[in-house]
Amino acid sequence: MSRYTAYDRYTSSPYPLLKLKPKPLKHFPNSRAPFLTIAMATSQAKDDKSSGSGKSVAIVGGGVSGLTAAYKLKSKGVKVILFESEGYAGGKIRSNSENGFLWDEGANTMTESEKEVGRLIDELNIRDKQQFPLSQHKRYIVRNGKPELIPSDPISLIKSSILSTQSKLKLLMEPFMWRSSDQKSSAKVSDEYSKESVRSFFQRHFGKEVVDYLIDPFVAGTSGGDPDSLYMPYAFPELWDLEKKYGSIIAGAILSKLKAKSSDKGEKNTSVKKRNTRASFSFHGGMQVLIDSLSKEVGGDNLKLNSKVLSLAYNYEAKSPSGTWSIACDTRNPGTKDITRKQSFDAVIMTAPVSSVQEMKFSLGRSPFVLDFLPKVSYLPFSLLVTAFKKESVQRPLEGFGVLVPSIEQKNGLKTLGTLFSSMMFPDRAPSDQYLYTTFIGGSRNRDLAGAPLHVLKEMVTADLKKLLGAEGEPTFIKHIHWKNAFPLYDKDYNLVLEAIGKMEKSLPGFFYAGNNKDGLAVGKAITSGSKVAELVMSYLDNKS
Ligand SMILES: Cc1cc2nc3c(=O)[nH]c(=O)nc-3n(C[C@H](O)[C@H](O)[C@H](O)COP(=O)(O)OP(=O)(O)OC[C@H]3O[C@@H](n4cnc5c(N)ncnc54)[C@H](O)[C@@H]3O)c2cc1C
Ligand SMILES: C=Cc1c2[nH]c(c1C)Cc1[nH]c(c(CCC(=O)O)c1C)Cc1[nH]c(c(C)c1CCC(=O)O)Cc1[nH]c(c(C)c1C=C)C2
Repeated sequence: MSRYTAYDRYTSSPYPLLKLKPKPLKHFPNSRAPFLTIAMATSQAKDDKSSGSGKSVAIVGGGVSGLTAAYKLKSKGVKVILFESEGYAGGKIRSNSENGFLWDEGANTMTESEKEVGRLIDELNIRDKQQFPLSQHKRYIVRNGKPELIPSDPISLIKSSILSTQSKLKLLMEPFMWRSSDQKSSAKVSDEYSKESVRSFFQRHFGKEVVDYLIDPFVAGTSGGDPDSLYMPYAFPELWDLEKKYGSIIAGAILSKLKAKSSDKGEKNTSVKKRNTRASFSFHGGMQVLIDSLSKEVGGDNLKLNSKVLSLAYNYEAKSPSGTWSIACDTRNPGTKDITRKQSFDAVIMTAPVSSVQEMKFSLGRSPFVLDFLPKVSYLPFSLLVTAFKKESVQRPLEGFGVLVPSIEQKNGLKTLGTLFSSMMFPDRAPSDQYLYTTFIGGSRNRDLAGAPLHVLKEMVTADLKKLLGAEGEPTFIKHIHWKNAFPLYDKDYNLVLEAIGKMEKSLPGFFYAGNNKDGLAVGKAITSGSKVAELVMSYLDNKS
């Protein structure tokens, strides 16, 4: 999760109190102004071959953000070459199948909270492949060792045993305790320029129990982070702003939702059918469908797999106003070594993680461009264990999306962060006599456990699934996926990383950065980032000629 993911977080939140209408971010100190203002390409993008003709752009990183940028630019007639260090495209999106099981090894679902996502799905013609999880709103949080359904409205919150009566009262009273104009109130709105941890902010408004049983599992399940490491202006920018505006975040959320509804009504002539943009979905065939479809559009010849970018040089003549980029990469394809060095590009879009960028060499004219100002980013490691059990071996199966384990429940011996009920969501992803689960281990809570050997992880997962669902015996099927650097942690000083990215973009002509190290973790955010950077590059190319 991040400051950026936050706006789709609220719209897609299973927590009734956190649902907000998306709005543009204002805490973007480094994004170029046009990033927020440039009009998006419409669905005619595919046919518009006019403006980019004759120009070429290199894209580094073949995750969903890089693929989206490549697809958008190609649609505009720009020549694109995408360099991907691995032997496959997709980055953190990858599906796999075996023995009648189909599972995702990275992102399992996505939402359509950003309009660019819906547009892309339509442009790629994969709307009919969307697969919505069954009972997706049934999500569970562990309390006293047992999964409890997360309440989805205020009435079920009152009835639920997820919180004590005192915490429920605190939630209900929050709008009255936190009036911004109420000078006498003991509640203090945070200082606009300070940073506050997620724990401290929610604890001020709702108390410790809400943080322990709602906020902590929520941030773990959407970012792998924890309420002490994440900071409000980045993790929940809308709530951070709401507090300034309204005092109460509950009242603020309700009021801004009402405002958004009335402005939606005012929007006439919307040809796009209203969709539930909060609903999570995948595709028949897994998230890979999105990647395969993008890759096909970008074209095999333009996609350079096994091509790790090592250095980038911006070359220019003193007399000429516009220079070009050349890129050197380590290609593992015999016979094609350094082929790309000879090729020059008008612009570069970087979507590789900051940690990879720090390994690359940059030069500007004849001088090296040293990246010593780029801070080290902290990445969260994860292991995912995909397991299956015979249905008769699972004593208390639960329908729905999955279960999250709050940190505080570790005292009850639970070691995993959460489990997705993969075949409950998508029954066609497992043989009909088995349940398929995807369990997450590691994150900021248990960095060391993420790297544990398979036999240790298997023991942990089977023990937790036994406690939570009554899954008995050995799994019939098991797959282990280890992500050493699954997510960047948007921690207290992440603004320094963003500022440094901004500095690179400002100092290096035609250099643009996009992807989840800048614009948020959710797949929809990465798509939006790729799509918007393509628009920025288009206007750069138009001005360059
Ligand atoms: C386990 C897991 C579960 C997730 N679950 C969800 C979910 O359910 N819903 C959701 O919305 N999001 C989820 N996410 C997040 C989401 O998948 C990612 O944030 C998003 O896919 C990132 O896309 P990206 O293009 O920005 O980056 P990446 O996918 O990381 O792509 C960057 C690419 O750059 C390449 N690269 C690196 N160095 C170089 C180099 N030197 N030269 C060339 N290429 C290079 C990498 O190989 C990689 O392919 C999950 C992520 C993980 C890891
Ligand atoms: C337990 C760990 C994790 C689980 N999924 C992820 C982790 C780290 C990764 C992840 N899942 C989502 C996102 C996108 C976040 C966003 O900003 O939209 C990421 C990076 C999707 C997601 N997962 C959960 C929620 C509430 C969301 C937001 C979208 C939606 O509402 O569908 C909750 C959740 N995550 C996991 C489980 C088991 C779980 C709930 C029961 C696993």
